[in-house]
Amino acid sequence: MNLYVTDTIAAIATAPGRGGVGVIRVSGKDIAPVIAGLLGREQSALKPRFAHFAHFKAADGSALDEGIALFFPNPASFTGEDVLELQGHGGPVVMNMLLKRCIELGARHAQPGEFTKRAFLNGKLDLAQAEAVADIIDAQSEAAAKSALKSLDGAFSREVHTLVDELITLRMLVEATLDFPEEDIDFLEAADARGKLAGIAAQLETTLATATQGKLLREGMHVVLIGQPNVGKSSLMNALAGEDVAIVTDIAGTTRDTVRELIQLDGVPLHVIDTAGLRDTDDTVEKIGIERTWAAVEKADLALLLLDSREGITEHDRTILSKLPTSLKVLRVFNKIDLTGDTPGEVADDEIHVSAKQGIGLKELRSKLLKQIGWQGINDGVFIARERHLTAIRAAREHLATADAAYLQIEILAEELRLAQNCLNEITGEFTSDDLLGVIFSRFCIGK
Ligand SMILES: Nc1nc2c(c(=O)[nH]1)N(C=O)[C@@H](CNc1ccc(C(=O)N[C@@H](CCC(=O)O)C(=O)O)cc1)CN2
Ligand SMILES: Nc1nc2c(ncn2[C@@H]2O[C@H](COP(=O)(O)OP(=O)(O)OP(=O)(O)O)[C@@H](O)[C@H]2O)c(=O)[nH]1
Ligand SMILES: [Mg+2]
Repeated sequence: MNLYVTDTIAAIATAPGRGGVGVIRVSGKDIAPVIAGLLGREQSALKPRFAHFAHFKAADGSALDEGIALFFPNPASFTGEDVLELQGHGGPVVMNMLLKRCIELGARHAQPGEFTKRAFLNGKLDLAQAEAVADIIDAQSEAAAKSALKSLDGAFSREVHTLVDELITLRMLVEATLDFPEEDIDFLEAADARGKLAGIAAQLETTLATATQGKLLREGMHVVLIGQPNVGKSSLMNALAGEDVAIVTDIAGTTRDTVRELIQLDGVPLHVIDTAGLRDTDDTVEKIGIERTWAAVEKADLALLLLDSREGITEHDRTILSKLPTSLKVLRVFNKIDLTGDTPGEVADDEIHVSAKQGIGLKELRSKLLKQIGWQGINDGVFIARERHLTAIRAAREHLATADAAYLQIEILAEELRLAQNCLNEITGEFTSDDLLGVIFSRFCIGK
């Protein structure tokens, strides 16, 4: 059981630094002393959810700032507790004076994510929704922000609940059979238990597919550009970034250190890494650069192997290919087609012909790249998701598969269905540990 404390917490809710208006948020079981001390009014004198113009007062009665005070009595607030908001002038000195005054009046500094954690513990949000709050704030693209809002509005949680409800119905059937063994298999057959199980499994696949898209939007992918020296890796990096982020010369071995750039494609954040060309060398610096290339390859989700169209795939390229981890996806990019007169044309899914220098075939490259990382371009309806959610869905899938395989062994069937449900409940936080909550909320910013 959670030892859930409801002492009064306070934090600056707006971003640090200067701003037109700054917001202090106070939440707790009893915020009357803060209201009395700062506003010189009784809590009952504040009309709920109404903007009150007020002077915010220091201990000696002098004014610290003037602004708007808002009182949200529990349970109708973001946290579900009594909440006081002070909207003052958005300078760091004023904001810190106001926060200090709240502490003086008995509040303590809120920990990162503590307001949202309270909203979760008070049942205002489930865990997937609480995570979406952070994801909206951290969103790097409009598509990511919109899909985070979908999760906050409960789109993901509703899908999970539908699955859980269907699982519960099925479990009731199975457990009934356990209680009355004489009815046994015929009973399950009559209720089409196996069909129901297959239906849930199919629905789970759909949810997994959408959640996978949501995770892509949130976390993006690591794409590494590799190949022999001079094939045009840095040129392609610059073309994709739309600016000169990497040095390009006709000298083989130009790039030494890895160069990283965040590129948005269709709202999907791609961490693109340009690397030192791969070759045998005695140059000390270049050698270290090549070590870094391999380190980047280890962490990548997709490699673009750049090739010179005039040469095709050489012996050297085959050696590079053979050294890549077998699990790594590789897109072969034949560059410099302006010199061969090739056209981008129709080729295999893992192959593309471009000219980084002339900007030929880049549109095709972008869409192939997205396809390779599994982006289906269905922005609408995608809710944001995290690896934690995908892991839970995959684990539930495993349990359903085991349940199906053990269909006639009713005790195993019952147990696997129960475990599948637990996995799904972890997503919305109905089944969770304090450790997990600690990990999730500690990654929030303070004041959220
Ligand atoms: N000033 C301010 N703006 C903000 C927030 C905030 O806390 N304060 N938010 C903080 O993230 C976001 C909005 N989220 C909020 C969520 C719920 C409630 C709230 O009062 N809920 C009540 C009443 C709902 C209703 O009237 O329909 C409730 O749930 O009972 C307020 C803000 C963004 N903007
Ligand atoms: N004609 C033509 N030249 C290109 C193209 N792409 C790159 N180049 C030229 O090829 C040379 C090498 O380009 P880079 O982008 O520096 O190659 P790199 O693979 O990064 O090379 P290293 O950093 O040395 O490994 C430069 O002179 C580029 O201008 C292309 O599509 N067409
Ligand atoms: Mg280079």
